[in-house]
Amino acid sequence: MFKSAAILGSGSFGTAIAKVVSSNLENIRIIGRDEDSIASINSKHQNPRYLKEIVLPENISATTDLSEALGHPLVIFAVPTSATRECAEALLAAGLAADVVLLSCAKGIEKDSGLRMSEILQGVFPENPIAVMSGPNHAEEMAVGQATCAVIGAKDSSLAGSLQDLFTLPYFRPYTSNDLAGIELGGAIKNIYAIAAGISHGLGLGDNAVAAMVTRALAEMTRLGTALGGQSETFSGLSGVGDLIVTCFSAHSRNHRVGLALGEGKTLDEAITSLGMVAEGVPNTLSIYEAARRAGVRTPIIDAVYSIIYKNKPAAVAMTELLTRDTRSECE
Ligand SMILES: NC(=O)C1=CN([C@@H]2O[C@H](COP(=O)(O)OP(=O)(O)OC[C@H]3O[C@@H](n4cnc5c(N)ncnc54)[C@H](O)[C@@H]3O)[C@@H](O)[C@H]2O)C=CC1
Ligand SMILES: O=C(CO)COP(=O)(O)O
Repeated sequence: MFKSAAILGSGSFGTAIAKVVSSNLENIRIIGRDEDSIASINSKHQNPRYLKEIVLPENISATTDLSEALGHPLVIFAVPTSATRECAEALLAAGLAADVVLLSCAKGIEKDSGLRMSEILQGVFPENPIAVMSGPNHAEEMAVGQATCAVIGAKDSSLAGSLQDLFTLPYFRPYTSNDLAGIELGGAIKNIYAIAAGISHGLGLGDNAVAAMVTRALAEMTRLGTALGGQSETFSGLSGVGDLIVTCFSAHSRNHRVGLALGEGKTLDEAITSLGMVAEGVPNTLSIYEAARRAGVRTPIIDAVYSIIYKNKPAAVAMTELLTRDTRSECE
């Protein structure tokens, strides 16, 4: 079905996704905003800022001109959550056709509105087919062909199947689902727990503590995610527990790295500045904390991370308070 695609975002994930789909497409156009990166992708086939070591195949080229997305049957959104609406509205103004498939890969919900990325895209493009993809998918590993799985969500099963065909490779195994809400919420909420795991590691807590936190995080993610419209089994899948595990334990995780720095006593500004990339868990902590309050769902781990990031509570104090709350039954 797809012969070419435009990818919005020339960061880590845009670059990695371009490399992955380059095996199954005739040409891929990365659309970024950093002139130097775009020039280097075109002349040297390498992105000088993200995944610098990766040599990109010749069928990948890049531009800063968003209107160049218009000629492709598929547009993949690999920009941060905060940029999705702005990019979608710019595409609308440029005149994107109503039959172009839009695939969102961002892991977050919109600040204030609490909307998921697919809801934003559907609001801007009511006629276009919309899909999402998520899972344990660190760009650094995908770009070098290390094996993983993902889940592709679309209401229309034939669209999900077409995207599954596009992404199927010996090292990349996509599953399909019709639960867009569950897929997107798992990917957004787990970022906060990756920060919590990093904080725990930074504070010097042991393996038992981190395993316990991640287990309770899954219960909390499922409780909140189902209240916000996801199906409970999706949180036990690749975009739920799969992504939770990888980001809570992988050194690649930017969210984990921010948490580690906070646990070691650095300020949030220091943690973000030294990272130099997007850590969606920081804005997500606020947007998801607010969504949980609106939904009336109990979220003690999210609340603890919120108090550290947004209320300047010392990490050690927040973690002690988390452990010394009133006790309860495991399955409440
Ligand atoms: N890096 C990873 O392993 C994965 C990332 N994701 C998700 O993909 C999204 C993008 O993340 P990364 O590529 O990793 O971030 P990154 O920090 O590596 O790159 C972000 C890119 O977005 C661009 N950008 C930022 N604001 C923009 C705007 N307003 N308009 C146009 N471009 C803008 C930046 O210039 C940069 O090129 C996030 O939601 C992330 O959660 C999903 C799966 C894996
Ligand atoms: O979502 C990811 C891997 O699946 C990337 O996680 P980080 O944003 O924490 O690096």
